[in-house]
Amino acid sequence: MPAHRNPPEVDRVAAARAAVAARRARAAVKAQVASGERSALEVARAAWSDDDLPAEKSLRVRDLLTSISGIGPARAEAVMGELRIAPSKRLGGLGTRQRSALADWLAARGRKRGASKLVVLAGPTAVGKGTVSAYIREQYPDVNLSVSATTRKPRPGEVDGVHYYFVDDDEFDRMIRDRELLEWAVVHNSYRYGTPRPPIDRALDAGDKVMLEIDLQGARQVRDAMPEAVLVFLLPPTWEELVRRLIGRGTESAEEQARRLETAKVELAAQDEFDVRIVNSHVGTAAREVVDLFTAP
Ligand SMILES: Nc1ncnc2c1ncn2[C@@H]1O[C@H](COP(=O)(O)OP(=O)(O)OP(=O)(O)O)[C@@H](O)[C@H]1O
Ligand SMILES: Nc1nc2c(ncn2[C@@H]2O[C@H](COP(=O)(O)O)[C@@H](O)[C@H]2O)c(=O)[nH]1
Repeated sequence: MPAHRNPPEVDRVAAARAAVAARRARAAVKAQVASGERSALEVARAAWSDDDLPAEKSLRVRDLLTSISGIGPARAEAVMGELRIAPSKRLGGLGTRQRSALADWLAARGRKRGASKLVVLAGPTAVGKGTVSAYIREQYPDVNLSVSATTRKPRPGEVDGVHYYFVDDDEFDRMIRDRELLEWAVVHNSYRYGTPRPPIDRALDAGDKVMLEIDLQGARQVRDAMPEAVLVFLLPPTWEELVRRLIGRGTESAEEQARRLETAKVELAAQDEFDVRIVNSHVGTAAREVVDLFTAP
């Protein structure tokens, strides 16, 4: 008997141990998806990143799909056929087209089910977006509200870095040039507003919930840039109530109110572009309905 194992046997044992460890790591990733701790899209994106994530990269697409609640082996097979992905493929082995087809499919499924870590709240002027957002800021501190940059001046009581980052035109130009904004738009034909991207990426990477309260033009840009976002359109109970809220707020001149109401008609006509519609009859109820989207099944 040799005093030590011969090298091939040592290799075999080490390889077997490594294979068991890898299987366990993949099972842990599948369990995270099954429990909703991570979305399948997050796992796929991680697998396609440059990071050293062997479990995600070696996870079979079929196993990722069947970890999603409601998808069994037959459905997974059908989806892979639809996306032209071979049954044995692992996430890390997908080509560019297959990656984008799978990402689009996962994002569309998440949107349809109204579940995402990124929720965009939009709607016509004076419907109550700011009021509902403020309520969420107070009552649901685990939701990260994005702080936009704007070229408009602060109103009384507004705090720089809390309500907005109040910047001048040169700084806004720089942010656009340096690609720091996820989206931006000129709102109500007056000032520019934009969503700084780095804090959103950081929060989403940490698995946190993020909400943007932005106008319709911005919501469309976010949908294109981040298809996993759930887009919510906040509606007034009636047109008359919207007018009442705008006039009652008393922050715009009669001329500005008329201009905003014209824009509101166009915006209301676009509500079908959104994933979810919520009527803001009662602030607390509307806020709850928005926050529930982060945990929708
Ligand atoms: N559910 C509600 N019931 C009654 N009044 C409401 C409700 N929600 C908001 N309001 C009131 O409607 C007015 C407009 O609300 P808010 O300023 O939040 O609208 P907004 O959508 O953010 O407007 P804008 O896009 O013009 O900034 C405010 O006076 C607010 O107090
Ligand atoms: N496209 C974006 N729109 C934004 C952003 N932040 C706010 N807004 C929208 O602007 C109007 C006016 O806001 P106000 O505070 O001046 O009354 C409102 O409809 C917001 O939804 C943004 O980053 N991008």
